[in-house]
Amino acid sequence: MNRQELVGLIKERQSYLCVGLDTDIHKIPKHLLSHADPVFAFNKAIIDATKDLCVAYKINTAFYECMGIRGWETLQRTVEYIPSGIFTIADAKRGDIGNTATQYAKTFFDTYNFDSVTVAPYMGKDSVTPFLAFHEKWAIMLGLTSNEGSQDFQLQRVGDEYLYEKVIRAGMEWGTPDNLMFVVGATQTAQLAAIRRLAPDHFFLVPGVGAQGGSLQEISSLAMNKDCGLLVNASRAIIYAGNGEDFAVDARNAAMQYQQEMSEYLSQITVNS
Ligand SMILES: O=c1ccn([C@@H]2O[C@H](COP(=O)(O)O)[C@@H](O)[C@H]2O)c(=O)[nH]1
Repeated sequence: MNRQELVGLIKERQSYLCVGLDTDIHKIPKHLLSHADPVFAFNKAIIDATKDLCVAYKINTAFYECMGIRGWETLQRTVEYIPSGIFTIADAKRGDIGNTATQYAKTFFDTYNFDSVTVAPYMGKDSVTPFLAFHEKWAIMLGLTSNEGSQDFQLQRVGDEYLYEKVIRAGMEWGTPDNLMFVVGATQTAQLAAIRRLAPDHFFLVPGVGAQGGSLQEISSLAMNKDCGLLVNASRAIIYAGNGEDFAVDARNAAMQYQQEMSEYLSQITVNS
C-alpha cells in the first residue's frame, strides 16, 4: 500500500487505529480451544468485528513464532484473512547484516505479503536499507520505544542530542516519507512534539495506548501532521476487552471508542488524500 492510499483510507474511515493481534492462546476464551486453529478462530472473529473501524492490523510475530510451525501457519492464515486495502504490519523487529536483512524482507514482503515490517536499527544502515527496496512496502524503524528500557540507550545523550534523535535523523537519510515510518511510544509524551519537529512528514506507528497507559488525546495533539501521520496501535485493550462468548462484541466496542475519539481529532485537521 502506498502513502496516498493509506492517507485516503484514514480519511475515509475517520480512523488511524491499528489493531494489534498479539494473540496468546492462554488468554483467548476457552470455548475457542476446540477449534482446529484456536488462535486463527480468535483472530478471524476480531478482524470481522473491527475491520470497518481500523486502518491497520499489526501482527506481533512473537505470539506466533513461539508455537513453531503451527504458529507460522496461523500467522499466514491471519494475514491472508485481513481484507485487502487494510494496512498490514509484521511487528518482527528484525535487524541483521544486509545479506540476511534481505532474506527477512523477502520473508515478510514476498512470502507473507505484509505491507510493512518493524526494524531494529542497532546494526545500522545496511541492516535497514534492504527493507526499503521493495515497491510500495514500508520499513518501520524503532525510534523511541514505549518501554522503560528506552532510557538505557535511546534516551542517552550522544553529543548534543539523544541517541534516538541521531537514529531518526539517519533513518530520514536512508528512506523517505513514502517508504519509512518510525515507532514512537505513546508513553513518550515529553518527547513527542520534538520528534514531530524532527520528522515532520513521516508516519509514526504509536504503540502504548490502552494497557501501557498512553493517552490518545495527547499523542494526537502533539504528533499529528497534515496527513494525520499516525497509526496508533492498541492490542490488549481491544482484543481482550472481553473474555466470554461475545468477546468480539466487546472488542468492537473498544475499537469503536478509539475510532470515535480519532474522528474528533481528525476533524481538527484537513487530511490530504
Ligand atoms: O515501543 C514499542 C514497540 C512495540 N510495541 C508493541 O506494540 C504492542 C503493544 O501492545 P499493548 O497490548 O497495546 O500494550 C505489542 O505488540 C508490543 O510488542 C510496544 O508496545 N512498544
